[in-house]
Amino acid sequence: MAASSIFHPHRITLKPQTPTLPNPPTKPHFRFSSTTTTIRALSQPNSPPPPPTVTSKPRRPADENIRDEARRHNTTHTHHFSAKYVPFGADADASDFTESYSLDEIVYRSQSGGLLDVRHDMDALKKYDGTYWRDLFDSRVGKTTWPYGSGVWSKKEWVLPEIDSDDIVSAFEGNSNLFWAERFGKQFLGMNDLWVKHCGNSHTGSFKDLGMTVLVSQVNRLRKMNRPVVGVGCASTGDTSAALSAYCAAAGIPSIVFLPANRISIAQLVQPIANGAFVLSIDTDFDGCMQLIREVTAELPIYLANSLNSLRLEGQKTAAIEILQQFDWQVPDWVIVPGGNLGNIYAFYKGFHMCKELGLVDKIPRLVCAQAANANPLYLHYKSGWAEFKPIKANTTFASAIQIGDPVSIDRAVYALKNSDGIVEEATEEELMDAMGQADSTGMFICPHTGVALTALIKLRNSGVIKPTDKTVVVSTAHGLKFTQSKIDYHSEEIKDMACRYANPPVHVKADFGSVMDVLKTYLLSKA
Ligand SMILES: Cc1ncc(COP(=O)(O)O)c(C=O)c1O
Ligand SMILES: N[C@@H](CCOP(=O)(O)O)C(=O)O
Repeated sequence: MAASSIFHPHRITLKPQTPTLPNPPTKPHFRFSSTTTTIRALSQPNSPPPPPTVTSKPRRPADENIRDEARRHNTTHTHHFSAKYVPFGADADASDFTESYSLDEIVYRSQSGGLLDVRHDMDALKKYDGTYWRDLFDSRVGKTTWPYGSGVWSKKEWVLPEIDSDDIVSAFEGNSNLFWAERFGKQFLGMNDLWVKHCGNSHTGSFKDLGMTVLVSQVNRLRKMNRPVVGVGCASTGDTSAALSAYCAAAGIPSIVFLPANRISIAQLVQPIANGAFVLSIDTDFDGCMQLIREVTAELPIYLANSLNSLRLEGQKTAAIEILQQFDWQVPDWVIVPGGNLGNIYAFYKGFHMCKELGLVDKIPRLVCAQAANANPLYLHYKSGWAEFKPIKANTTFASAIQIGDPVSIDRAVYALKNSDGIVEEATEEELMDAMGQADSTGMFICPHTGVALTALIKLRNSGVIKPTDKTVVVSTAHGLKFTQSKIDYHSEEIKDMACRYANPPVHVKADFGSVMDVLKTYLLSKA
């Protein structure tokens, strides 16, 4: 198929309405280096860690860039943190796993065909107490020191501890804003402590950047080690492919993306095209693309970039750590995450759980996974009391990035929900679009997936499960600008069987002073 023909004709109509009114340590001994923020051992054992010293950094030589600067300082690294792949669900207390793999191996599945998990050497990390880690992470926020200026790599010791900073491919992703949804909370839910974590305010416009920086960095390392990786590939509903192609392009690594034809937004489609990926538009849905990429990556030297690959989740889990950090290490009562392939809900669990295990906080939030009713295999599984899981054929949904019927991380999601006293909710098309309309009317510009998460919040609030004063975080997973067609359809009031209660179409007015004044006066009277 010619590249141009895969741009299916998108209907962009926003008809003006007739002029009516618009509606309403005995821990280790260490010290932070003010210039490098690396950890140095001090000679005195058993002394508590001092706080980081905050001094201004000397300007680096003019012919040195930030990566060179990091390389120069790298010699001071003395820590011994490590991580490896183990079968997902392997006993965390077992010090010697019978099956484990180096992260430098190319492996996505355990011997039994199950999922893998990245297991950190927790004993090594536990040699430093919670205060140490909190101070270390806090000392790195918002800086340009390579690679710690990234919200992911500011937690490098917990992510990929052994990678050389030189191999990291980063766009300084993460550090996304935690928005106090004051008006939405007050007006629609009577809540005063409602927050939206805008993970879509990111390099490629979705939370996928958090995982992709980790995966592509590891690929960069593998290629330098002459491992057989010619390119990196994924199946995608649009966001994974955008992130993969951007990070690969930044590193000069070929990327290959399998997209379900005519099922992703035009803004998402153009991202890998612009970033030079090899784009296959395939006549199937996401689950069909996922099946194909799994078969292809088993045959060809293409590294798999979907979240089946547990490396991705190491980056994504930093969003959870970041939320705690943004709350000055206070733990929210609830965190609500939209779910599709279901890697992210586990990533959040893992981030929160690590913070608890390493003493940064003393509990974890309750997690809610929100699905579109048109693509709800996890919801059905939950409602059946976690009886046997049955994949489904996912139907079309405005939340197109989560139109997934056979999620690869189902076991991870179930684990996360069971261990966080979690809940699964669902949203109909009308509910998710209305929630998006409501949120946008209070100054946000969210994607339909965030509308799914907000619907879950509305339902749990209305049923009294979530209390008005509960500190609640809704995870916004992509930028609304990637999904403008859904908003155009909604505000045009042209969606079949949908009332579009919060539609706000433009008013068409004749180009004369009197007509404009008439319309404005009526409008102002309605607001007075
Ligand atoms: C915008 C958006 N939100 C939510 C999700 C769901 O994340 P996960 O697949 O990790 O459940 C995805 C991808 O699946 C996505 O692209
Ligand atoms: N929404 C995803 C679907 C694939 O999820 P992944 O996390 O397994 O890559 C996308 O944007 O492609």
